[in-house]
Amino acid sequence: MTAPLIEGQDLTLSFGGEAVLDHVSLAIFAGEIMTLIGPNGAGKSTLVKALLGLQAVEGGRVTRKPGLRVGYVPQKLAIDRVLPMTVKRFLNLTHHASLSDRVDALKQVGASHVLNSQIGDLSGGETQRVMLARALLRKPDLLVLDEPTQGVDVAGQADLYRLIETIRKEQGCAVLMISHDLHLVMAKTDKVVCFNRHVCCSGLPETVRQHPEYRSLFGYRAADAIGIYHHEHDHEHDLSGQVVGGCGHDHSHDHNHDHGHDHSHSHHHDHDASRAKEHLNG
Ligand SMILES: Nc1ncnc2c1ncn2[C@@H]1O[C@H](COP(=O)(O)OP(=O)(O)OP(=O)(O)O)[C@@H](O)[C@H]1O
Repeated sequence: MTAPLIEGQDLTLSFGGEAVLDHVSLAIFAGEIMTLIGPNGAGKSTLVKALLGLQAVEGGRVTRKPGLRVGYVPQKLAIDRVLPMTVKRFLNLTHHASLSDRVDALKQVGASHVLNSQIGDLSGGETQRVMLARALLRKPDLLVLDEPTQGVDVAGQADLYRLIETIRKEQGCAVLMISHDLHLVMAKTDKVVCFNRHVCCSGLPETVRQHPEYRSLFGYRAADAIGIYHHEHDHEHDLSGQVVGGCGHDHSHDHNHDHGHDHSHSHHHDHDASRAKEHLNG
C-alpha cells in the first residue's frame, strides 16, 4: 500500500485539563475524500489543525509526505469583510498567482463572474467558492475544508459537494473535510470518520451508518442520512440527558442528541420517525 499523505498516530491533546484528542490515529491517502463528522466541540477542527501542523499536540506523532502541498480552507474567514478588497486581489494575498491562474481557479469553481466583485458583497456560496479557488491556486495534493458549506443554503450545499467531487476528479487531489451535512456526506464521501474526541468508527459510509456509535451520536439525524427510520439505542442517558456508555464521553457539549426524555431501553421512536420524515420532505 502507498504511504499516506498525512498520518496521525496516537495523538493526544488537552485544553484546560480536558482531553480534546484522546489517542487519535488517522491516515489520509492520495485521491480519497475523507469526511470527519461529529458533534459540536468534538475536536474536529483541532484534529485537522494538528494533522496540518498548525496545532501542537502533547503526545503522538504526525507524519506528512515530504513536499506535500495542502490547500486549507479554515472554518473562520480570517479577513475583514468590511475592508474594501476585490476577489482578484484577495486571490493574490497569500501567494502571488498570475491573473490567468486566478481566472482559471475561479472558472474551476464556477465563480468567474466574481473576479472584480468586492469580497464583502459575495453570497455565502460565492464566498466558499472563492475560498476554494484560493486553496486550488496552491495546486494541492490535499484539499482540507473545514465546513465548506457554512453560510450556504440547502440547494447550494449539494452543488458545493458536487463541485468538490469534480475538483477531486480533475485535480486528482485528496480531500479532507469536516461537515455537519450528514446526508450529503454519506452520498459524496469515500470514507467517513465519526469523531468525538476519539475515533468512534470509520470506514465506508455504508459501514459507518450501520454503526451503533454513529447512531448514538447523531440520533434521528442518522436516520435522516440513511433515508429509512430504524433507531436502536445502544446506550442510556442519565437524568440530565447526558449519554452514558456508547460513544458519548461525558462532555458538557451539545451532542446533537435530540432526546428530551428518558429512554433507557431499546425501542423504536415513532415521534422521531415522523420528524425524520418531515426533515426529509421539507
Ligand atoms: N486553542 C484552544 N484553546 C483552548 N480550548 C480550545 C482551543 N481550541 C479549541 N478548544 C476547545 O476544544 C474543543 C474542541 O474544539 P474544536 O473547535 O476542535 O471542535 P469542533 O468539533 O471542530 O467543533 P464545531 O463542530 O463546533 O466546529 C472545544 O471545547 C473548544 O472550545
